[in-house]
Amino acid sequence: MSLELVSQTKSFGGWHKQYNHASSALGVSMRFAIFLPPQAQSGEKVPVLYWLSGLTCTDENFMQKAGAQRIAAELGIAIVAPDTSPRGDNVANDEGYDLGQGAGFYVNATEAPWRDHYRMYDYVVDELPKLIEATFPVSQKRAIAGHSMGGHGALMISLRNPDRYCSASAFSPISNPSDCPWGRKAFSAYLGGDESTWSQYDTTELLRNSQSKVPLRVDQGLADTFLTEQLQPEKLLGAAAESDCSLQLEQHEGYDHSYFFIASFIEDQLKFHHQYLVTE
Ligand SMILES: N[C@@H](CCC(=O)N[C@@H](CSC=O)C(=O)NCC(=O)O)C(=O)O
Repeated sequence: MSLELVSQTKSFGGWHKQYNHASSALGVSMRFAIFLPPQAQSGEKVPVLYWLSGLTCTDENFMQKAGAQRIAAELGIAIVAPDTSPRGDNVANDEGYDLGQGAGFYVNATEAPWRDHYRMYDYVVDELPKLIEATFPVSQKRAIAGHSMGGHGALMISLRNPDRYCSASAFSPISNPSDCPWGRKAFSAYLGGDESTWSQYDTTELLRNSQSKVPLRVDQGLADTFLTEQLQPEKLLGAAAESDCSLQLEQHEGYDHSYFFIASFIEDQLKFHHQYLVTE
């Protein structure tokens, strides 16, 4: 597995780096970013948080706007941010910002033309961690977090893989993609018209029937213009009440859907993950 270094920038005593690599899951070249805290330079294996971004994002939005590096450096946590879909001239796309390139929804597509490359679930769950753990001084203590489409992806992936993650969190997740416009558009295209196949990728559906012990935290701004139509965090609370899962929902008056909101509470989310990442 060969990696091409694209950039490296010192930050808070650690390093922000971007790499390209050939992805076998996706069949294209993918770029990801990693922040390695100062503790990683002494050979110590540090725990790692995977960050899944939202619609229209690349590996750069979170790394440039969330301001996570200072606290990640202090806590000794590496952060890995993949792109949000396969990309390229030979990769299927759509005119809308909410489907195709930049909008992979972290599922394995079964429908043409998407199924040729859109296998973001396999990429995030299997291929990327394998690559990261074989290349960088990181331990197998993993957490997963994300925003909006990526917040949904993080919760969904943790519920499907409770043995792989110590904790999971989301900012403003699309809680029930089978029942909102963004999710229905994407799932119809990627997974087809048989809605019974959607529940395997729908956090609310998974949560309702889950016995996962992975602690979950959600931060939601109450001035988010997508709150009622697309996000619907009350669905998560309802589903968690029917299950054995621990879900902490933090609601924040006046905050919107943007990275200004994420930057305001990323410290709280990283400290939430840290308590589980450092437990034996
Ligand atoms: N019209 C907007 C819609 C896209 C948007 O709001 N994207 C969010 C994620 S939304 C859910 O997944 C985002 O993170 N944008 C990038 C950013 O840096 O803020 C648009 O076209 O941007």
